Amino acid sequence: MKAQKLDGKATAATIKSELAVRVEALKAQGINPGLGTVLVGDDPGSHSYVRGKHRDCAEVGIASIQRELPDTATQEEVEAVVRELNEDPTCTGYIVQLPLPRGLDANRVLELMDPDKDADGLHPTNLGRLVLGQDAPLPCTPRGIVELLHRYDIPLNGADVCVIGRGVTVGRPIGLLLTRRTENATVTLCHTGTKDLTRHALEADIIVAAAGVAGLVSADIVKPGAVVLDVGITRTEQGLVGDVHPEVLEKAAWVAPMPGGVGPMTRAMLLTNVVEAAERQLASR
Ligand SMILES: Nc1nc2c(c(=O)[nH]1)N[C@@H](CN(C=O)c1ccc(C(=O)N[C@@H](CCC(=O)O)C(=O)O)cc1)CN2
Repeated sequence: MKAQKLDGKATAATIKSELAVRVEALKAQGINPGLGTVLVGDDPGSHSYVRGKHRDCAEVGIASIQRELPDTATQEEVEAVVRELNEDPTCTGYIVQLPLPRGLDANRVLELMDPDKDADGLHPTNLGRLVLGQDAPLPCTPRGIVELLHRYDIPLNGADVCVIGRGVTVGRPIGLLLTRRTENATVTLCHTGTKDLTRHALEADIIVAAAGVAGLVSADIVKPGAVVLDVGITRTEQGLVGDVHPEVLEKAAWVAPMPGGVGPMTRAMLLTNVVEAAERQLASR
């Protein structure tokens, strides 16, 4: 079997053209959506992701607000930028690029954000709203995964999903999205303390690999015909490597590859969160 591709790049392009129409409509009614980014330090991956986010904004007509601080920035300096963006009327929503350099407290920074401007859905209030089933901006990668599965008509109702990785941007929130009544999947969250990853993965209809361990998901832990989404990225001297071993393409029915699968969807969902925040602004006028 040669797996079919869950093409996040193509799907994100479609979503961006849909968003461009909504941005035009907002502008016609006097609302100019703007995305802010707070980037601290010089991690090359983070710089590249933030550049990508602003390229996307330009494509759909969203204004860009960029704040950069050196890796010597103090907690107070980062928090001052967050306070400034909370007050900036041109900033509809913003993100703090993670991870922050060592020594900075990301949770304190996230907590200081105005939850209504949280374009990443990572503010504790918004994660709490997600737990309670209330309306809130959703974390971008989990939202991107669910959107990609829906757009390819991958059945979720009753599906067994094995999530590998318990990080706050993917592993933990994806379970909350997939177990909503609208998705209705059963989710097992595996992590470094899991005794028998093979057993859980082999039982799964869908595997979300978000551990950040290159090649962790080998073909022998994938059920024939499963759907596998590669979310992990490891930077090596040979280039970027995902969590899913290429041999999985021979076993799975569908694969969201890295690159070109979940990553572009993450970016498209960030834009979606900003557009939705602007639409809420319009509705509350
Ligand atoms: N504040 C946040 N920080 C981080 C998030 C996040 O959602 N919010 N997620 C990741 C990084 N990330 C976005 O910020 C991100 C990662 C990867 C991609 C992507 O498009 N990847 C490409 C491959 C990489 C490349 O070409 O350089 C792909 O999969 O095709 C987009 C966004 C951690 N931090």
